[in-house]
Amino acid sequence: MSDIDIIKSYLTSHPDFPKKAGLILGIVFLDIFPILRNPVVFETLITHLVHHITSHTLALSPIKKVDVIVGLDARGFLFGPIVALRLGAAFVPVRKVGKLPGECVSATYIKEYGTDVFEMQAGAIQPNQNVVIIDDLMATGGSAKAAGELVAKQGGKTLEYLFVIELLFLKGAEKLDAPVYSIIQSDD
Ligand SMILES: O=P(O)(O)OC[C@H]1O[C@H](OP(=O)(O)OP(=O)(O)O)[C@H](O)[C@@H]1O
Ligand SMILES: Nc1ncnc2[nH]cnc12
Repeated sequence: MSDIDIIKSYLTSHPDFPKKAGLILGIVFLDIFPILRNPVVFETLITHLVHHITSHTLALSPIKKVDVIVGLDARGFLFGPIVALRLGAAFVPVRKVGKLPGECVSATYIKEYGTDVFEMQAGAIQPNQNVVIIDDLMATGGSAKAAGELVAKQGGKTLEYLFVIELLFLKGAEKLDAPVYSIIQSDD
């Protein structure tokens, strides 16, 4: 079994969570937490993400180092800080509004099941720093797009968006201003 097949086999799928089917289709929720319950599989996932950045993201560009990993509230916090530590990069959180102290920059976004506001602490990213944005899943791409806007507002350069899962049918990647890499793609 490949690393990707192992990671995929630990995902679980939950129809009608957090919304039941109504006039519009219910959400099929893909749960990444079973991956974290198995340390070998969790390690496989982290190693895969780090290897992708060092062997693809950086290898294909003149840029030699990622300065900042940005992780999205809340499930991006499960992977982002570990990847940042392994790369010797900073970790910067994007949080839902009202959770971060001090001056913040903000961006409003629409996601698969509602709207929200994201914030990042002002000065957390320095102009021209190279950034990789990480989250567990991309659905509509609204959250990732807002995170990219916050990086851009601070003068950072987003090299790539990384996800464990991408819901391809929602075409989120089309909203984003940098390449997307996802370990697992779902078509339904
Ligand atoms: O591509 P989008 O349509 O924007 O949706 C993807 C986002 O939705 C989920 O987070 P959610 O907002 O449910 O928050 P949580 O991580 O706190 O559960 C997921 O973890 C992504 O961050
Ligand atoms: N279908 C889905 N499964 C898990 N997390 C999500 N976030 C947005 N859509 C999701």
